[in-house]
Amino acid sequence: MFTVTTTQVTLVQIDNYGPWTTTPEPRREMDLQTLQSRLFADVAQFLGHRDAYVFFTRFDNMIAVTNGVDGAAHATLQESIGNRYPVSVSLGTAVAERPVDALEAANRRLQTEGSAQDENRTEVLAGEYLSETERSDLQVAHFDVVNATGKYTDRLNEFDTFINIERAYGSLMRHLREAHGALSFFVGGDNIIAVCPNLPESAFASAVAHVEDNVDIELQVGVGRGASAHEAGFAAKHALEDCRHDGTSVELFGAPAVSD
Ligand SMILES: Nc1nc2c(ncn2[C@@H]2O[C@H](COP(=O)(O)OP(=O)(O)OP(=O)(O)O)[C@@H](O)[C@H]2O)c(=O)[nH]1
Repeated sequence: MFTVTTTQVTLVQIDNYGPWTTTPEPRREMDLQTLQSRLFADVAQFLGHRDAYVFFTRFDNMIAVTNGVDGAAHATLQESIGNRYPVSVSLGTAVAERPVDALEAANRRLQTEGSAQDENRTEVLAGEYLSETERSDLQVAHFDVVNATGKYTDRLNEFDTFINIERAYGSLMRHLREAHGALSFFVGGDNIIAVCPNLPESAFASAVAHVEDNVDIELQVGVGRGASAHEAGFAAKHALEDCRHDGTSVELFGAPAVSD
């Protein structure tokens, strides 16, 4: 049983995208949205087939959790995007116990090569990748709002529902980032996926209590462990089903988290 979690994070950054969006004149917004969402879908499909996760974040920058995906696969992804899109991407990868530390190091690999808006800094492929022997588990938490349909979707207009969900997300993402170096991502509906270091059950109970105190929105969370984002995330989804079934706010599934 692994007690230390290790997260391999890849930053996907569109090269020199800002200037491209306005050259030779501003491009139609829905064309940019189409490009961004298709690029996200392609990256998600490529990495998803390799049991990794990617989150769209700001679309021009996406954050991926790539435990088990090696340098050759990253090179293939980069080449394939460059062949098929009017833009290219740079990929920075790093490994750390806390996801935010892995992201910092991954980000730095691109930042030291030049600006995101430097036309000469394109297709950087820089990284360290976990080898087979170095691999350990990672921890993923899948949060959702308790009865979002009854409290919000079926009662409020969609925009006011969205405000409530975003308030919960904002409160949770900041708390987990500051308290634990975890990275949380809104993934649609009322769902938030957090990539975490090795945290005990009490940390998740505190996070749920923090959001309730802070913005008066009730969350439940399933936590999973696994060798890949998919494995950990899938265990988390099963644990979340246990919350729904048992009416609990935190459930751990698979490998136990560290004791309190
Ligand atoms: N990304 C993602 N979205 C989901 C998932 N499950 C549900 N959703 C989204 O969340 C919305 C609300 O679904 P639920 O969370 O099941 O509904 P709820 O009313 O909050 O019910 P409980 O979660 O049982 O309290 C759905 O419309 C989907 O958009 C999931 O596993 N992943």
